[in-house]
Amino acid sequence: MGSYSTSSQSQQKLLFRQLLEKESSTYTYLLADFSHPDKPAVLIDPVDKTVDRDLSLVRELGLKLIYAMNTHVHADHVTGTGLIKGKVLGLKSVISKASGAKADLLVEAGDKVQFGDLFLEVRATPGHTLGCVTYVTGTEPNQPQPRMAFTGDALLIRGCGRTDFQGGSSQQLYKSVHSQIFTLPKNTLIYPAHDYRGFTVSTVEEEMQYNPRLTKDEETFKSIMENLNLSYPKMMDKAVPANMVCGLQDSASVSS
Ligand SMILES: N[C@@H](CCC(=O)N[C@@H](CSS)C(=O)NCC(=O)O)C(=O)O
Ligand SMILES: [Fe+2]
Repeated sequence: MGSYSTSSQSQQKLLFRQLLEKESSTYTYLLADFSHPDKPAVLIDPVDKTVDRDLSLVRELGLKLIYAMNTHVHADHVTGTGLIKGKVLGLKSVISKASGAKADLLVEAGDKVQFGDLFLEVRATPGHTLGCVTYVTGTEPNQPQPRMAFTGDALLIRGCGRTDFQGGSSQQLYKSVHSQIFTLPKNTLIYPAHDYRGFTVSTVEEEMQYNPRLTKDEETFKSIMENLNLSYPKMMDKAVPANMVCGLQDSASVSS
């Protein structure tokens, strides 16, 4: 799994781990400000099945988990956000306002989710779903390390999210990726919510050059998306309603 730390001054601050949930090929990301006395941390796209693994890593590393965030209302797995809320006192769930889902913090384009001295900037990237957002690490003056974009299912490595349900639109997705992701610095690292072939990370430059869907003109892109012929995710009927309430549809105790 991808993780890094380098010796450069600002890089030392960010602790980063990429975690895999094998059944749904979902990536969960852990980020923390390791230089801050509290070591505040966030989890992006946690899965219910791997909550215990993720929280034991958080404990081992001495982090204070403050946010559990989703890039969108997932259709293929149940989010771990609600379970984590029940286990970590004071933690807040985060999702976009446009998703229509419940959470403690409903974010919009331009918002910043702060953890210690670091933050994630929210970019609206609808098209796979209406409420998809991409979270991008903030910049520091003269920072040597690349930015990181957590693209959810908007942009996958050499692919992109399907657009045939949950308010999906290939026209909107094409615009989102070109205006909100491909305009980031070329060395920005792309970390998607899924990979089905074992890839872990890409860059804006690589995807602008080699993405077999998004390098095409808009009409060709639309036609590719109309002809994917993918079957519906196996867990869709359970996952979508549950994820509208932080994965806790069947629980009476917690509502967001
Ligand atoms: N077979 C899997 C679902 C696979 C799938 O549909 N993946 C989604 C992302 S999860 S909403 C997707 O957008 N895929 C795009 C692609 O090109 O593969 C299952 O049954 O769960
Ligand atoms: Fe999705």
